[in-house]
Amino acid sequence: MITIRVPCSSANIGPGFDVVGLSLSIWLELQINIDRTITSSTHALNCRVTYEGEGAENVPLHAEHNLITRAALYVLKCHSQRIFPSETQVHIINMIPLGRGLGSSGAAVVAGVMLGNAVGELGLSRDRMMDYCLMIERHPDNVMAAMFGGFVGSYLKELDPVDMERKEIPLAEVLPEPAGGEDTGLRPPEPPLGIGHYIKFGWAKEIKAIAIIPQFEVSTATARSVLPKMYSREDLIFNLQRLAVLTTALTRSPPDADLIFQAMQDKVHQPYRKGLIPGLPDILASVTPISHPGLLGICLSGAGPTILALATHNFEAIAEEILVRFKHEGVTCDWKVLEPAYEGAQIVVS
Ligand SMILES: Nc1ncnc2c1ncn2[C@@H]1O[C@H](COP(=O)(O)OP(=O)(O)OP(=O)(O)O)[C@@H](O)[C@H]1O
Ligand SMILES: N[C@@H](CCO)C(=O)O
Repeated sequence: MITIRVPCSSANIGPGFDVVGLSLSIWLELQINIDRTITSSTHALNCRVTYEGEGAENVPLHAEHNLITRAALYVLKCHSQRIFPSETQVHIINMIPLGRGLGSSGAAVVAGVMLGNAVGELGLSRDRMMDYCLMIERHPDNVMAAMFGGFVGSYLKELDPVDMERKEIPLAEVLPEPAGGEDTGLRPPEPPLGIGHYIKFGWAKEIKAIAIIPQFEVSTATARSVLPKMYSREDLIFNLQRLAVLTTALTRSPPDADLIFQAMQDKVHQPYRKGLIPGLPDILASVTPISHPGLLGICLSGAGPTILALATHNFEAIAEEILVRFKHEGVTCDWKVLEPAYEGAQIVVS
């Protein structure tokens, strides 16, 4: 059996829009068996998918439609393998809530690319697998944190015009749906080499992440559609100044709450997303290190609606305050205290 485990992630951490991500301790797991005794599978593309956990009611189980198997098939097709080996059995155990700002799609893409690499016996390095991930999820923050683990900063390389053309291919050509589609025999566009680069920052071990997870979804596509195309110089400088301080402030023990709280302010995405998340400005402004000792900083997790509060202690009181404020808006939530998932995505063959 092959087991692949990929952590959830929180992107942005305030000012680092599309730049930083923190992998956290909620996991997507794939349990994979290849049953070679079944030489002609009755399942689409030779792949039988079963599923439990978050999203079980809605996530498609057909290999042509499921994001994980579509990502795997993209990798396989780029290596002239048009279907899974018969019969590939993939059991998905997903504990990451979907569409909540905890990187469920990033984890699914990383897991899918690792699945393709494993069943196709392709021997791709993690860096090369990341190129495939970035062809599918075009912002690096979640997939980099999910793959490499911990608190990660990343950028996309400026590619030469030929490679740029290869990267700017419509997503539908990279991941056609249904993935089996009409088989033209053509290979999908292969990723250029080294699309993204990353660095792992340190993390002060006493800092935990409280995730307050509303029981409604905001799709990343919707949350990106409300953002402006242009920003003022003042707003960009505001974020750059804070991000430069934040990446080191979060490594220092003991953490400086005043410094971190200010360094987690943002003018690039959170103000524009308030219409999608009831109570957001009130929550971000009124839960502070002064009102709640132990709190270091607070932000929207990824594209939302989850709120991420970084803290050293007093977790329950901090979460309770945010739960009450959401409740005033008619929103109910779950909450969890999470640890960084330093090791990132893992694969075990047993
Ligand atoms: N385990 C999974 N299996 C199949 N598809 C999944 C899985 N997890 C996520 N997805 C797909 O990804 C979509 C959610 O992606 P979306 O980018 O909108 O939110 P997110 O990744 O949870 O949040 P964010 O990107 O803000 O951190 C789901 O609706 C589903 O289509
Ligand atoms: N940086 C991305 C993360 C969500 O996937 C965003 O905020 O839109």
